[in-house]
Amino acid sequence: MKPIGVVASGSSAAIAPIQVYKQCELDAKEEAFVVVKDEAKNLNYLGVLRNLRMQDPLLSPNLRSSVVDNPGLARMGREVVFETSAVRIIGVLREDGSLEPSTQPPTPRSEVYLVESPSDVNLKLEKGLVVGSHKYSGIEIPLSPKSLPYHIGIVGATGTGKSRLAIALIKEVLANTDWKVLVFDHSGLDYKPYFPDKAVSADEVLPDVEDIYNHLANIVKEREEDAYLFYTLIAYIVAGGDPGAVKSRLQSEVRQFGRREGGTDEGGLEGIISEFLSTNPEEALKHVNWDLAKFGEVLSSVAKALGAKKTTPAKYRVKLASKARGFFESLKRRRLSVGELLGRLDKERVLVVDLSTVDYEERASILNAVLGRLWDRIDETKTPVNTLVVVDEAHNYACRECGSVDIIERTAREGRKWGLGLVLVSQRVVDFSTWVRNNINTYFFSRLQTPGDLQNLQGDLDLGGITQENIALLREREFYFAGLGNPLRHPVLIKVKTV
Ligand SMILES: Nc1ncnc2c1ncn2[C@@H]1O[C@H](COP(=O)(O)OP(=O)(O)OP(=O)(O)O)[C@@H](O)[C@H]1O
Repeated sequence: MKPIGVVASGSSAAIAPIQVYKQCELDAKEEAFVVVKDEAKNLNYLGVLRNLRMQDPLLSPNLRSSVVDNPGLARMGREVVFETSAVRIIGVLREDGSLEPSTQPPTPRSEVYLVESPSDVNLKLEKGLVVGSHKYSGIEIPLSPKSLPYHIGIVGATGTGKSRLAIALIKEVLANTDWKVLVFDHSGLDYKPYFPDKAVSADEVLPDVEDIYNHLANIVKEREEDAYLFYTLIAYIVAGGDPGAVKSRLQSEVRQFGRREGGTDEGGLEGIISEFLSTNPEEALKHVNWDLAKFGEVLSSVAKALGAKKTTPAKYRVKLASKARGFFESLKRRRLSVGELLGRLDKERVLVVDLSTVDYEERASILNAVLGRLWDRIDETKTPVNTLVVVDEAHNYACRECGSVDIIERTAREGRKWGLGLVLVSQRVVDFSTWVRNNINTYFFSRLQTPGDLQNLQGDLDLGGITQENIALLREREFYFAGLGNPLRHPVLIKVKTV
């Protein structure tokens, strides 16, 4: 290892100020690993260089000096210029290559050596998932698989290499753990091409009844809890999309039980609901003939049965005809139930849901339905599912106002108990709900879209002196790796492996 400087006065167990040797100024780089050899204490400290500064004792930025007015003098006295830095101490290197926490300050005048290759320190880190290596030394920094259920954030401006990092992680998880990986690919461009035979298109996925209802209620926008629409949907599903069947059923039940108070046929509807509850909704949905005109007919029968004003079904039908046509057309094509989708995940271990084939609102409901079903499994079986859920462009799904935020928050809060981990990939962590952010324990972050994002990360993580300046210098594929999953327990700069 090459000596590059000495520890200066004022070191602590966490930070050692150093002065860099004159001839080594080109070798000392922000984020380089160094070893401080403290012969007085017989300890070797592993650390990282931060806060490199060039100093000139004769040229204070705040005092006028003769050097400024005399360029000849400035040229002559260059040897007084010197470089300083702060070594952020990661730990004390043991003989066997393991690290122990640093509890004593390195002795001033100890020499500092640059780590230029993995063999320089022979660091022994716990085995894990390798997505990249430390930028300058090439030392692999594996992510601990135990941190998967404690959730991971991958954050950076566009083009920094977030999705490639996520792909590197997915491949490592598949190769080195028994976990499954479910990916929600927002654009259909970032993940699907890497797993072409493990992809399903969101427009093949049959939403569940609640999602279909929510979507239609959103279109009609009458009232939040819209009884007409709700009963219509249930009746339509039970009758497989046959308006005649609904009508005769309502009438026959009226004949059987007599008209109820207020002259309605609600008794018939209750029978329909009971039948719905005794069927498997997922199976029933697969056999429905989705037709907007027929749905409108059922709506009229149901509204009449519920004693609605005559104008009500007409109003609904017009709204549905103008805005729900595309949705009904898409329902016709959808034959893959959420249960079958998860069955495929069980078999293949990795599944990419291409969300780009449906509109924005529906993307969140699909995520909701799939993740919700995983939670149903957990609630029923009370056993871990060991599944990593990767959400690309996650600010669209984990923001306070997002339709899927509740299920993501539940996963963020409770997933650790059941082996359900999130990887949220995003340009804007600032948009995540506070619950989500507070529960992400490992971060990879690169150049950020907004300065506010670094402040947010600072609130959740020990950034070890990393500043906006450091981040602004990062290039494509360069990420700081910080938090629980980092075996060094100190944020370090990695270069993501080629994907
Ligand atoms: N690990 C990598 N291996 C190879 N190329 C990479 C890697 N990371 C980034 N790149 C290059 O950088 C480009 C951008 O990477 P990527 O799509 O992962 O960025 P991103 O941060 O996800 O961008 P966006 O937010 O726009 O989706 C890639 O097309 C590729 O050329």
